[in-house]
Amino acid sequence: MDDITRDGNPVLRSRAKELTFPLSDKEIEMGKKMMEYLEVSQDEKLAEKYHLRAGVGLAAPQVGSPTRMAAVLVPSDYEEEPPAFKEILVNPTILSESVQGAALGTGEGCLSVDEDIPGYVWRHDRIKLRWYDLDGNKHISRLKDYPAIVVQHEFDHLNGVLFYDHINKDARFKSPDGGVLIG
Ligand SMILES: O=CN(O)CCNC(=O)c1cccc(Cl)c1Cl
Ligand code: NI
Repeated sequence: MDDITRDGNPVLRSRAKELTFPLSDKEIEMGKKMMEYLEVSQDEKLAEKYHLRAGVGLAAPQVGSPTRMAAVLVPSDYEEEPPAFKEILVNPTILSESVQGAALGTGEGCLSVDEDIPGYVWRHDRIKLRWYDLDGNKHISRLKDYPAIVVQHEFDHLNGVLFYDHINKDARFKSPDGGVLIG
């Protein structure tokens, strides 16, 4: 992942295009490379060695491809446990979402946004997601809390939305009634 597209590049503000199956070798390679980036970025030694910012998700527009694909690698609370959610999502669709809101207590960051932007990014605490894997198999995933937040962050990238679009500039750390803070 030599270069990540930065805020200001129109590809980050446009609607990414659906992929058609079978995926090309290039598209499959891109998906695997995006997941590989996340794995390396979460390995302290390797991230240090390659000067990578850690990421728990990465969307194709961030690597310059305006297509509806994203890699998600959400670690569990304990590193010896398997990841909470690890998938390469193709043509994801949010089928339903909870009224209840959730936000990460630490706020959010984005590889495409260089500056830190403080504030809670209120999202849905639970989502039901339909997505396809690289082979074209259909999946339905019910996600909650951290994994749900990360998937919504990536889903936003496919629709030209960046995390700070959701921040209430007049009340950055206000909680809506019933919203839960994660982490
Ligand atoms: O779109 C993906 N990125 O920009 C990679 C860098 N950001 C993160 O890993 C990240 C950090 C905090 C909260 C969320 Cl939800 C995410 Cl996703
Ligand atoms: Ni991002």
